[in-house]
Amino acid sequence: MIQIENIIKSYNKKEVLNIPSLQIEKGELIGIVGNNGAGKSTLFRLILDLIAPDQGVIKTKGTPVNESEEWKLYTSSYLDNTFLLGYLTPIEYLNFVASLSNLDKQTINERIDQFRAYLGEDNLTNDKYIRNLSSGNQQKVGITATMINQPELIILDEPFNFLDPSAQQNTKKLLAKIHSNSDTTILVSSHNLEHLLNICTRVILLENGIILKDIKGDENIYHQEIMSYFLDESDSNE
Ligand SMILES: Nc1ncnc2c1ncn2[C@@H]1O[C@H](COP(=O)(O)OP(=O)(O)OP(=O)(O)O)[C@@H](O)[C@H]1O
Repeated sequence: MIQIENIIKSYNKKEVLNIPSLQIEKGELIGIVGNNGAGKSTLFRLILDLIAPDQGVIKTKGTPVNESEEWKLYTSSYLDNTFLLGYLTPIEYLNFVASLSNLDKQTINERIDQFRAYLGEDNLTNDKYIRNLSSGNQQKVGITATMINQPELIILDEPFNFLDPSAQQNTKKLLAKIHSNSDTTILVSSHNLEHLLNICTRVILLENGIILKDIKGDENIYHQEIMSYFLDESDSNE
């Protein structure tokens, strides 16, 4: 689904990402972890052609993302609340996003209904604009918007941020459900290791722009390899 070849990205002459090679297969649910400044968001921004690499190429389905608009038809992402339109209500925004896929009105309503419980009825009343919602509720709208068109590729940066504990659990269940019911490829970055290690089929550990670990396995293996890395890191800082 995604091929990354010889990517280097620098800011102010400092290299913040250096990935010689990374292949992401269709249907993988990948957790990207790493300390602050590791390069997680930079990687997502490069995949989404929001920024350009200094060198290298990122392809989705074999086509460089900077040479075609095709990937936009099957990719959805939510990196932060700048992806939202604050002057719309959540319903208006979700209708707008769904309309980009030319879905008919009935299908759009059915799709939105599937997320009613997740969003919470309070967020679906007509008088609430997205700009007036709490950060957590904005986050839920953004996450829902990535799923409403049932894309082939979903990219989420820190989806558990701002969410209360119930919403975090619900988000985790939503991701696991989409993964088990479809071939959707999902990339999720998070500092919440427990949530990620619980649901991912593969975990990539980035540090200082470099992939230190790339593990396919189960929760036990992730716990040994990933948790122990961060525990060792924090010990070395004491
Ligand atoms: N627009 C920019 N200008 C200059 N430096 C940048 C810019 N964007 C990112 N960086 C730098 O690139 C590095 C990687 O940042 P990035 O946001 O990708 O990390 P991250 O892993 O997402 O971090 P966090 O967990 O804190 O969100 C950091 O050193 C950051 O300061």
